[in-house]
Amino acid sequence: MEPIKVGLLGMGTVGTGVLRIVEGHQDDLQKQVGSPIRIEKVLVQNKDKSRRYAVEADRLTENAWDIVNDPAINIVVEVMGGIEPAKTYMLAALENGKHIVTANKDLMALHGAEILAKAAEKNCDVFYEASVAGGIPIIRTLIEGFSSDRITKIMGIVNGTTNYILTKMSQEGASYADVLKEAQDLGYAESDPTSDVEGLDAARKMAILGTLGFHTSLGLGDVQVKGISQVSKEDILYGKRLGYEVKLLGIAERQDDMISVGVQPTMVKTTHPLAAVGGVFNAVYVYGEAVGETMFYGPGAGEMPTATSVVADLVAVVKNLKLGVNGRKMFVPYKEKKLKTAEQIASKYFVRLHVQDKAGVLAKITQVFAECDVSLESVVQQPNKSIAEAEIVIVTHDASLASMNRVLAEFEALEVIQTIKSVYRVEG
Ligand SMILES: NC(=O)C1=CN([C@@H]2O[C@H](COP(=O)(O)OP(=O)(O)OC[C@H]3O[C@@H](n4cnc5c(N)ncnc54)[C@H](OP(=O)(O)O)[C@@H]3O)[C@@H](O)[C@H]2O)C=CC1
Ligand SMILES: N[C@@H](CC=O)C(=O)O
Repeated sequence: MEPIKVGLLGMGTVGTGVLRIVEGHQDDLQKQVGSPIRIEKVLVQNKDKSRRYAVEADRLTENAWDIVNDPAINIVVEVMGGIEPAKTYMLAALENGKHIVTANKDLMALHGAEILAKAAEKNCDVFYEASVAGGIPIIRTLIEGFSSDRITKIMGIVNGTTNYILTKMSQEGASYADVLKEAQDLGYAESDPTSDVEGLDAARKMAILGTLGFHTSLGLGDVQVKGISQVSKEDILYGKRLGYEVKLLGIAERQDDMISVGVQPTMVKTTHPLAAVGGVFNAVYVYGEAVGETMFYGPGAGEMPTATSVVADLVAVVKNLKLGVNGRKMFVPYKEKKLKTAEQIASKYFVRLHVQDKAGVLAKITQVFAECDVSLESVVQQPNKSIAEAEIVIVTHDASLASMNRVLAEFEALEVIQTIKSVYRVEG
């Protein structure tokens, strides 16, 4: 039986897993799709590098065009990462009529529309399940499982590296730098981990989820982003005392046709299911008007979980090939993008301040909140010996982002406040 021939761009963490699954599960895959799937050629930067999985030397290449221009190759799996040269290779492969499977959220969030337009022109499939939340099949779930509903909220812990770091800081008191190194060694982090810790990786994933969930075209520029590099052990401890876990949370919301998407460290109430998502695990909470609350949970990064999603996409392409239905549009954005203003984005906030330790300070601070139309749920004030100041921790009721920004601007000018130590969104 003629095999379906696949070209693999990249043999790092994910690419190695793809080889292991395609070759290790060959028998099952063949029974599902009706022909063998063979990884014909593998692109790497350096053929001489030692590898964790043995591949014959003649299957390795350092020249992507050996794959992209090979007429025998039906499907290109892109797991090399980055924007260029991956984008050039993908567009050229589509031009040559090859189907694409990719785990590249950077590329799909930034240039997805262009890539999908080229795929439509050439009647080719482009599947990208692994680009969001690693082993959780959330993209197919949003496109197919929720097609009958109207989604109003998507909340996601969608970056494994930062969740791993925050969990270790919270549970073991570990230091940020040590745990980041561990996450890198485990293959969870991006080649430049700045995009993990500064929230960009999660923002790209939320742009993809928001696009699919709200049927509009959201880009990275539409996502408000803040990473975890400023999260301190003190914040985590204060959170715990008040019944919260700190999580890097992506939140995409829709009210009528107005949308907001943001990624920020968030105090999540410990009773909310997202608070219990630890380590490299990811979870995506989806609220649909008809279905109500749903949540999808699983490993968000790492070799085998991510490769599971990549190979599932590969199987989907091959099934389409057998049926002759490649290039079917899986998703068409049909709603005009309308983004909420800062006046329309509302949430509760946690604010921690270092203030002068003298009478009347609390009254001045609560007055600022009142003047900016922000009401308070709780206020805790305590002397702090280590800083010779007092510490005030406030949790607000729902307030608009614009009002909170006014509060913070007033605080900058208030002489009784020494430092605004931290501000978090609060969920749950
Ligand atoms: N790691 C994870 O858990 C997850 C990763 N992803 C995404 O999957 C993709 C791959 O990630 P990952 O496997 O971790 O990345 P790695 O850095 O581990 O692997 C990248 C691979 O691509 C090859 N490569 C990179 N650039 C080039 C180039 N210019 N020319 C030829 N070969 C190149 C490298 O070659 P060589 O081996 O010779 O260096 C390596 O084999 C990324 O888009 C990432 O965002 C998605 C979900 C989870
Ligand atoms: N660096 C990413 C990898 C998967 O997308 C993460 O940590 O989630």
